[in-house]
Amino acid sequence: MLIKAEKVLSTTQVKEIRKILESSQWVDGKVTAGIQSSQTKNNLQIPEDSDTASQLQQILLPALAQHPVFNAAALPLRVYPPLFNRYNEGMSFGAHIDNAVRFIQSAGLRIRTDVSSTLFLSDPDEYEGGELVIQDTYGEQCIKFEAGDMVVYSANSLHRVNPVTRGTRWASFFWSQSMVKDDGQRRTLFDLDQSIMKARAELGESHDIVLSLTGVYHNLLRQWTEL
Ligand SMILES: O=C(O)CCC(=O)C(=O)O
Ligand SMILES: [Fe+2]
Repeated sequence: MLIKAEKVLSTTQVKEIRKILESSQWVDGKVTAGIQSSQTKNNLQIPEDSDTASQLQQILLPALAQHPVFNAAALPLRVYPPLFNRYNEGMSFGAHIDNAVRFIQSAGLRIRTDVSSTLFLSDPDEYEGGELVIQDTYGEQCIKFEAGDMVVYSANSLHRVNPVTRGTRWASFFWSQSMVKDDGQRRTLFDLDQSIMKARAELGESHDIVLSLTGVYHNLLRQWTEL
């Protein structure tokens, strides 16, 4: 599963976040990496428990909560407070799979990482290299979106960030525990959701087909949800 969630943040919000990021303290990204991934991780991050991180999370979390594609794709039960990273020229993150379970310190809760997301905070022309390369069922996908757009993908995928060869790549990344653990079931629900959206637009809200497909969606969700 690999889905593009467009315009999670407006241009104004991206500018606001970038301004804060550009005057922040940064630490070695290895602080949140597992043993294996720390060996190939070469980037910088905002400390998780800093005031800056919580200030930025307060901008981002409401934007995520209201984004239709993110919600349809991830079906989030719990969202890890978004982290912020930066790759200067020469920095990269080698192939790895994210840890399956993470602890949300502020909430005292464990989260199973079903879905990973990277929200781009720089435009593609600001840097060279720095693609997020995700091993998907259809092969390797090279992702580099406009600032404000986000990729949502299964956390069980091998992925890496290519070396940045010019400029700086800024991003936010986080995990979600999904109400639907199984990747294939989540994908089926997403496809059905998108088809219902099209049917609603073309046939109207109260068309028989729309009503019955919406019923099927909810009955599948009821069968597959774990809360
Ligand atoms: O920078 C990114 O797009 C991904 C970062 C990542 O894979 C990680 O921190 O686990
Ligand atoms: Fe990762």
